[in-house]
Amino acid sequence: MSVRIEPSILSADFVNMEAELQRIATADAVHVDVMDNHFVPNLTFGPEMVRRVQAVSPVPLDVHLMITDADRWAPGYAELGAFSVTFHAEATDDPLALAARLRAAGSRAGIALKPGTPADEVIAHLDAYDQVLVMTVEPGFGGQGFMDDMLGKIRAVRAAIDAAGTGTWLQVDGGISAGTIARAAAAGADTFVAGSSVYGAEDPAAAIGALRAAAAAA
Ligand SMILES: O=C(CO)[C@@H](O)[C@H](O)COP(=O)(O)O
Ligand SMILES: [Fe+2]
Repeated sequence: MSVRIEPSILSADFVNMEAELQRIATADAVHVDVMDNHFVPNLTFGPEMVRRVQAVSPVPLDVHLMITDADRWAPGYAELGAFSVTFHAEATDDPLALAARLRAAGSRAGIALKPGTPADEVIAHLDAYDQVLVMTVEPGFGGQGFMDDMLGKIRAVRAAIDAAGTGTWLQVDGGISAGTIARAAAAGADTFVAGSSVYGAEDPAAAIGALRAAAAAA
């Protein structure tokens, strides 16, 4: 199974973003956390910042929208050139229609599940999604501990993807480090977001390499 490592710029220095992006040039994508202070109790940035990140990033953009009004805003991130746009299942009444709009706008379509949200609805419609994001922390902040009780959900989504044969990527986000990534990989995740463990390292490229090796060995 191929492994993708996607550092989160939530843990980067926001006023030196262009240089911070260069530090993770060996990653598969950069994970861009958009927070609106409504869906989560934290605030980051919106489309204009993401447009600038898109313009200077050496790697593709994986946008994670933690916003209430996903139907209104998500397609705009696809239109500005993001490789992948993930909205939360809890933030739209019509996830299938929104995923279709993202694909039509040229990006991969992702759906995210908060820890308390079951995977059943997503599992029933896997062909609609290019990526399923199983949150392994409560969304809102970097630097939290990995929730081992999400491993069962990861396993269930992995089994469903394999059974459906859709090739949907299974992403995990929250608390991913050299100490936890093997457990997530063994449960079936193939796409790993890591914020504090990459940007908190002295050498982010080495941290990316260590994460990649640990996931591949799991
Ligand atoms: O979406 C989120 C938090 O809500 C993440 O993408 C965090 O940025 C992950 O940070 P670490 O847990 O890896 O420090
Ligand atoms: Fe995220």
